[in-house]
Amino acid sequence: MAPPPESSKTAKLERYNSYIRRVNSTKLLNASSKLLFRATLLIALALVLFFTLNYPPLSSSSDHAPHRRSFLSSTFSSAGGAAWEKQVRHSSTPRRPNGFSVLVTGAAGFVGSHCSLALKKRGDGVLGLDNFNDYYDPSLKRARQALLQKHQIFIVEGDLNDGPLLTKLFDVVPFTHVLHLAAQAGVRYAMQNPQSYVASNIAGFVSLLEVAKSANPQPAIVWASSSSVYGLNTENPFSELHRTDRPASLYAATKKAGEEIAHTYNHIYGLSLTGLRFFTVYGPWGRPDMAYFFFTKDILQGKPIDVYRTHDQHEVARDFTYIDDVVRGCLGALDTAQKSTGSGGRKKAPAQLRVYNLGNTSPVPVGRLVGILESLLGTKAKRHVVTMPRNGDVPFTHANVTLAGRDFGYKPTTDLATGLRKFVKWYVSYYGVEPRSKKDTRLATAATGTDRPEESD
Ligand SMILES: O=C(O)[C@H]1O[C@H](OP(=O)(O)OP(=O)(O)OC[C@H]2O[C@@H](n3ccc(=O)[nH]c3=O)[C@H](O)[C@@H]2O)[C@H](O)[C@@H](O)[C@@H]1O
Repeated sequence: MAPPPESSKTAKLERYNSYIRRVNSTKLLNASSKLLFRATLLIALALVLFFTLNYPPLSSSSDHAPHRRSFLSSTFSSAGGAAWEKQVRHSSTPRRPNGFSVLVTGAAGFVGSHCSLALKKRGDGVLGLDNFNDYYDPSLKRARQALLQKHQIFIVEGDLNDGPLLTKLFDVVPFTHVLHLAAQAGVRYAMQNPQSYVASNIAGFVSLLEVAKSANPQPAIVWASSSSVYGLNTENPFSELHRTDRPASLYAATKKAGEEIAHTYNHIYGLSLTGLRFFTVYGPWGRPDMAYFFFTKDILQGKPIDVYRTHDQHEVARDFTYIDDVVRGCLGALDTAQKSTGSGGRKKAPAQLRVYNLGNTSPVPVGRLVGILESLLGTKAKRHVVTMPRNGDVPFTHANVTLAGRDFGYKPTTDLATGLRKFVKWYVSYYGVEPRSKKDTRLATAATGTDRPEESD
């Protein structure tokens, strides 16, 4: 057989070589895409590790099942990052000359949300901090948050005991003031969950003060103490000069501890500190764990309510204080707070240390409160009068507010009937309560009232 011509041999060789080249390039392509995939995986892992170490999921102090967020949301959207910092800065920038830049802790809470709105309205910058725990229905806190959001107030979701988060906030914003309202509230719940009071009201407060004392500039701090610190005091009305070393509940003891801790940080570090003793604050957007709030709910649902009497069969009374009066008191305290004197953890001169009562100056028996609610709701309450259980309650509170009046013009202006009318108006509108019958005209009027439901007026 004749050998194949030279040209056909060359062509075969050429085809073979091109085949080998194709195979090699495919292998190369596979190898490089594998390499690329591994590199991407490695970078992603490194990023996750980086964010986790820098911004750990925001811890929660309370062990009564606080609201917890997913790993992803806490790592990537809540703290850190350019967009987050922009929101933080924007929210805390004042819009009036010499305006304040205020960090409001507990901003999704009752008093916190009202104060945040009032500060923003007059042109101060406000940044909120709240852990959205579930001590009471968190959906109410979310609704308050949405309201604040509408007014350009951003709430950072985090806990007081998260030191790195607090440090980060003070790194981003040179706060002039802190309005510290985050706390574990409620007198009677302290017997069920004592640790949550220690975690929020003591450890959380110290955590905040530690960061504030190291900040440069140091902010002036106004914070919520409580009328409950008067405990077993029998002198009347309660004055800031009276004894407060006999608390009747663990709640009161943690608030009293807060006042002593404030003294220490003022003494060592030159922090300007003002404690406000609130007297049973009530009103629209209030706390569902408080008596006036759950009495309203139970009366409307036809359920019985416990009305306490003292052990010697006297009526229990409170100096119920309307929210707008308390907000004015908080702003007055902020306006008259002097600057802290230290910087970077060092005291340079003595600093201001104050404590004030913020009450209404006219105690009302709980039975009378129920009577006002009955008339506003057009429904009789099923009263169950019982002797006050031994739960940390005190029989009576009554504020002397001379000091707050003298120093920042505090003067309560809302009596209980007027304040409760505004509360009921908000309540029926917020919860969409229908009047039970055509006879419930008062309730119907309240529900269709013209006042905006979202803000107290
Ligand atoms: O002034 C304060 O410092 C405190 O005021 C309130 O505490 P309290 O005055 O006990 O308010 P409520 O729990 O709303 O109780 C109001 C009144 O209703 C009474 N009450 C409560 C519950 C109940 O079932 N029946 C009843 O008659 C209480 O004894 C009290 O006299 C707040 O809940 C505390 O967080 C706050 O610190």
